[in-house]
Amino acid sequence: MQSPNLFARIGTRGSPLALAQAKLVRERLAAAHGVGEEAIGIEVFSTGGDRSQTENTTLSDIGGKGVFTKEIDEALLSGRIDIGVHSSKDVATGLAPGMELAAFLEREDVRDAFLSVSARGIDFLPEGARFGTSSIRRAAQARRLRPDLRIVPFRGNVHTRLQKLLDGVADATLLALAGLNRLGEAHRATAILDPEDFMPAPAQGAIGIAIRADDRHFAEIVAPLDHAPTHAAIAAERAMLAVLDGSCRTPVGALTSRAGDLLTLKGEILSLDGQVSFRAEASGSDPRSLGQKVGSDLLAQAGPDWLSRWNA
Ligand SMILES: NCc1[nH]cc(CCC(=O)O)c1CC(=O)O
Repeated sequence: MQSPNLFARIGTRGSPLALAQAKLVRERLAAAHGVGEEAIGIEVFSTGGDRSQTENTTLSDIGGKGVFTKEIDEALLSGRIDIGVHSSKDVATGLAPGMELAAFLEREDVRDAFLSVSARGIDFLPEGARFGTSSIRRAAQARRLRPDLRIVPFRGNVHTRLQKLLDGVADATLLALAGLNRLGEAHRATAILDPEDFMPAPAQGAIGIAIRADDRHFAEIVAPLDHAPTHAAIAAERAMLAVLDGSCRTPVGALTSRAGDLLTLKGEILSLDGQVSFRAEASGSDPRSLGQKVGSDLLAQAGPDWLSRWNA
């Protein structure tokens, strides 16, 4: 049992990446408030996403709605923890009522890395090579360039996937460079993909800090950790995703850049086989309306029945 008079109680998943992220938040909180790290508890939760590792389910099959956060959200809302630490890209656009994403650490590298033991890039894979991914976005982006690739399911935490690659379960995979960096495994990347071609998942690379929406005390405690440019970019990308959220069977990519206060958001949706895709781009200073604009533009281009037509 954790002592009730801790400065703060953090909730996290138990994967090495999730723990590294929670420890980073603990370190930043301790430094910002001049308290010892031992005064900040870390409580580990197993989520549906951790338990459902059935190989032939994609993450969209098991339901994107908070599959990596639900148990942590519940602990937060019930007051068992004060702060939830998440990979922002795993947080559903529809937040649990009463929960707020209050702060984001400065974003890591947003790009995806290509990893293979046999090929130095996606173009060098042999005909019909096995491409390991359970992400519909990565599968669609890979098959756009290489329709011959065979997608094989690839679940598990980052180390599991690295080991599967060494074991020959697949010829290549894609992983977020942010996760590899945080785990000290970036040297495993064979190549780093151009984010204009392989647009990252919305909110990739940003650690998000959740609190109870009515908790003014913890809102003040986490405020010094917030990186405003990251916060704005994630708000724009999540607003775009919310517009597109009619289905989690939709591969979606996003890329934000910034010049002063002006954000530029590029967005993309793809058919599951990658053969049809639409892109939109806009600039603005209000992240939410920017995201909504790019999302609506994508929907308008794709047409009302695009989902049933291409992603059935
Ligand atoms: N549940 C998968 C997940 N969620 C966040 C990251 C990467 C880290 C990040 O985006 O901050 C990963 C692993 C991956 O995509 O390679």
